[in-house]
Amino acid sequence: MITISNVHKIFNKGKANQITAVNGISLDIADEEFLVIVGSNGSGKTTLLNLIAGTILPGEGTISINGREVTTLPDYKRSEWIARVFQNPLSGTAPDLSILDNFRLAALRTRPKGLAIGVNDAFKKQVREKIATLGMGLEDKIEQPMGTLSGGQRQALTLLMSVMDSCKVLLLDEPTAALDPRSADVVMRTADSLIRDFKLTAVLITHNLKDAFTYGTRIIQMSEGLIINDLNGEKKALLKQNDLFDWFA
Ligand SMILES: Nc1ncnc2c1ncn2[C@@H]1O[C@H](COP(=O)(O)OP(=O)(O)OP(=O)(O)O)[C@@H](O)[C@H]1O
Repeated sequence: MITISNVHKIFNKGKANQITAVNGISLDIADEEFLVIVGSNGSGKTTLLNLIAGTILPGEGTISINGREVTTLPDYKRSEWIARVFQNPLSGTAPDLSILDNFRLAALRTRPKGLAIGVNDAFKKQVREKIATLGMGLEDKIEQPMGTLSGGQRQALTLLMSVMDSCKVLLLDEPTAALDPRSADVVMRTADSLIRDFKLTAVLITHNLKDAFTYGTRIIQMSEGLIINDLNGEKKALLKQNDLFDWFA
């Protein structure tokens, strides 16, 4: 469970260019909930995700994850629970390293310092099997540098790497924005099945209203740093794609 209580974030406080990006948001995100966030440019979506991740800290309010208050805990100390996939497929991986080495690095992410993970046959087999589940044929290319893959292939692998450790919360910040429609579709379907299989709590920011309609168990709309619509469960299921377009009218 993620509990956000009366959180504010003001940038450039006291200056002429002061901006209130998040204006007193309270939000409970239940375990295994898949929350979709929509909203126009500048409405505060990424700021809210950054606050959950700990990349930025709130000026007011509190944030708890699994009952532990993390309000002032920096992002690297939250990485035990939180994984994140960004818009740019280049940001989640090391391009010069092989797929296998990228998985090794990812596996080390949440291990105690000094604990090595050897690239032995068992690890290779485990990585191959995981990659095979993507159905992209990448399991035969694990010695290939990550940088030689397409954006869609890299995003799918980034997703897989992010859920292979103990992470329980997956934050997706427009993960398909840089992809062609076919690759975007593969990445979204991959994300959806990983979220279900690994029983993750997930937050997706998207400008794609078809994805917002198709995926997730709850949808919120943000405007000017506030939540102005919030539908979960049955109400989300009853939502029509045109209703979503109306939110932006
Ligand atoms: N580090 C920062 N310094 C100053 N202003 C910022 C900073 N980060 C965000 N902002 C401002 O806060 C507001 C909310 O930005 P945010 O990126 O959260 O919006 P968003 O809803 O994610 O937008 P988009 O859909 O365009 O990605 C914007 O006005 C933005 O310019």
